[in-house]
Amino acid sequence: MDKVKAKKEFGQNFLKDDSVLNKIIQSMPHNNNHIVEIGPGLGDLTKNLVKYKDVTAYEVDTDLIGILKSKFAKELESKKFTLKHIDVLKAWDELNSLHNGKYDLIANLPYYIATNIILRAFEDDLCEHIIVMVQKEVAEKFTAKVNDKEYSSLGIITETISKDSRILFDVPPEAFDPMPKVISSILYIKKDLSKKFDKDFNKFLKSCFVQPRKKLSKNLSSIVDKNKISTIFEDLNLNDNLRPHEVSASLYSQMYTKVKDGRDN
Ligand SMILES: C[S@@+](CC[C@H](N)C(=O)[O-])C[C@H]1O[C@@H](n2cnc3c(N)ncnc32)[C@H](O)[C@@H]1O
Repeated sequence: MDKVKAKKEFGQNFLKDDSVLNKIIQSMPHNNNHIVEIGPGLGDLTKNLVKYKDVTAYEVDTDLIGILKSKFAKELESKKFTLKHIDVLKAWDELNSLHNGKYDLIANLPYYIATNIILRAFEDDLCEHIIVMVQKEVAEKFTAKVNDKEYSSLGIITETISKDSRILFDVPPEAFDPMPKVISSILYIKKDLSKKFDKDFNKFLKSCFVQPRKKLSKNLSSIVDKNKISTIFEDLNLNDNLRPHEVSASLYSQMYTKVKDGRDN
């Protein structure tokens, strides 16, 4: 085994359980998309991915780059594997997309930036599927539906821009070395590429949930005029006592359109 000390600051928990690795591979979509992996680490998932498809991986840790280069010398030479030594969030700032054609993101994500990475993947028009290992609570937020305890802006954004979103299965801490303190889940999202991620809609939703237990109309009053809120609630037949988690994703979209219309006029 490689003598590498896992670095906490890079969220390094290496996946060592072959049955989990196999289940991730089995969940790969059957299409011709390229694969992008974020954080190949010691290459255990990468090794399985390159058997099936061409892979581009983004790794920030300099110490791992040498190991990956020697492990995948043949695949790098044949261009089945491309390795980018960069912080993936910087790569996204510089390039807008992590690949120059349609791709699926498959990764065991560094948990400290997992939510941010998934939102960036939503913005990336060339990313079609997202199959990622994240903390269970994070996966629950992205897949939560109206009235669920975990329902928030993340679940609404996901529902708005995807055709399908599910937790595929949970993964216990023992599957990793070192073991994380939390249970993990594999999150599956199939984006609807005809829909665009709207950053302003995301900001609007965050304001709606700023105090999750308060009335939605109260939360909205920090960004929308009170009379306007009353008109919107009347138009959409909404009760003034509604709490943020009681409103469906499609109603939030309609509400946002009405708020925007008011501003454009
Ligand atoms: C949870 S580990 C997964 C490692 C490996 N894929 C596995 O399954 O065993 C997260 C990986 O992401 C890398 N990483 C952390 N922050 C990153 C960033 N900002 N950009 C790219 N890679 C990052 C870490 O160095 C580490 O290799």
